[in-house]
Amino acid sequence: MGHPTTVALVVAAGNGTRTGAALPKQFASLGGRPVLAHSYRAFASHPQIDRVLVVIGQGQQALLAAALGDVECVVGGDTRRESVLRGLEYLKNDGISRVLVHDAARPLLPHAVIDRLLAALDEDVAALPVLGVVDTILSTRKTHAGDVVPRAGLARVQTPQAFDFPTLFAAHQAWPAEREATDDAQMVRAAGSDVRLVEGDPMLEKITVANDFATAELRLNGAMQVRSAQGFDVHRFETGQELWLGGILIPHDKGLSGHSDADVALHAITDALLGTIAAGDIGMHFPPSDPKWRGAASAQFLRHALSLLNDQGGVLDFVDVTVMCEAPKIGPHRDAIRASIAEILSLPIASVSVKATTTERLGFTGRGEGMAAQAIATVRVPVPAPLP
Ligand SMILES: Nc1ccn([C@@H]2O[C@H](COP(=O)(O)OP(=O)(O)OP(=O)(O)O)[C@@H](O)[C@H]2O)c(=O)n1
Ligand SMILES: C[C@](O)(CO)[C@H](O)COP(=O)(O)O
Repeated sequence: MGHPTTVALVVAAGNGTRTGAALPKQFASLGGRPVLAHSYRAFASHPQIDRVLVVIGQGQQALLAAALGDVECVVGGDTRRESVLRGLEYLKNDGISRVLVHDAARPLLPHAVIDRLLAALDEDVAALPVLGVVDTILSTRKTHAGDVVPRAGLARVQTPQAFDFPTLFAAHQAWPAEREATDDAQMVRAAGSDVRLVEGDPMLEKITVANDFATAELRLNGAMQVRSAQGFDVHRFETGQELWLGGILIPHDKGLSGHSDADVALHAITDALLGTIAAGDIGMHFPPSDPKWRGAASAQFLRHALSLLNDQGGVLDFVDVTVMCEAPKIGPHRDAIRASIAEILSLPIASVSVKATTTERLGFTGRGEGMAAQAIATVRVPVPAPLP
């Protein structure tokens, strides 16, 4: 028998009314990526999760595509419970053994929580992560305090909640349509099954109101490491060649020669980006010996390096490049080059710096034989633990 098929069901069909923003919170930015991209990636990068299904709201397809590209999705309902049910119905004939239901609005999901839930499913048909209650808990009488509620024996419930698939599906089907349930575990308990508790994580707090974004940013930054890496490149001038620099064509009496379009600035930035994740250099990813890259536009090298960084959960914050040549003058083209690099890297233009210098007629650049560029990229990457 093969291993049990485990699916993550990420519910992202809400409107985020309590944030007060027009854009539903799951598509708003957290640390440079949509909230949903964080939640999705936590599952997609976990070795025991076979499939991730996202439940979105009616008309949210374009927002989903912008956040995650082409991923498996289904349209949800008016309440969280209905959205989960739509997801389960979509999956019901696929032979799924285990399902983890997760709020997209809990973006910072450590793999260790998924590990604990899956281990608990070996013992019980349902498991959920909880945090203890540390504050005094009161009942209230409108404007005044009521009795203190004993907090021993209380817990705060988080997601993901993990279930044997048939057990959860049966519980949803048995639940009266006119009654609401704020989570799935209570439905499974109502249907007669035990739900095992596992330790939750403060990183997993839900984004509910506008202020929660600032707290989540702080948590995320605490789990991210700032790194800088540099890149350097040189190309020879040759008459009859076009001069590509920073992704734009510069009028000049000669251009740079190389296997690709020889864009020395983009090559230096590509190497800087690869350096931030210790992923080798541009020659390793795009060997000059491969005819496929002859005359290639270097923007694709840079985009590839950025996608490798993003695949690791990294975020690019800033790029600084210095071009060295006697001619042409770079100043008149500086803003166009900055705009071009910003567009390739999906950065604001303020996050791209382009500088130029002569080398006082010294060396190969001083003699006009070639051009050099050096770049520094500053990124944030997840600390190896606890976030994936
Ligand atoms: N009809 C709904 C309502 C909620 N959710 C999802 O359930 C999770 C938890 O719900 P909540 O925090 O209440 O999100 P919203 O319903 O979007 O928020 P609000 O109540 O403020 O509108 C979120 O990831 C949300 O997108 C859903 O998939 N379908
Ligand atoms: C599912 C949940 O996140 C567990 O704490 C919570 O019940 C969702 O409640 P909401 O009212 O939909 O935010």
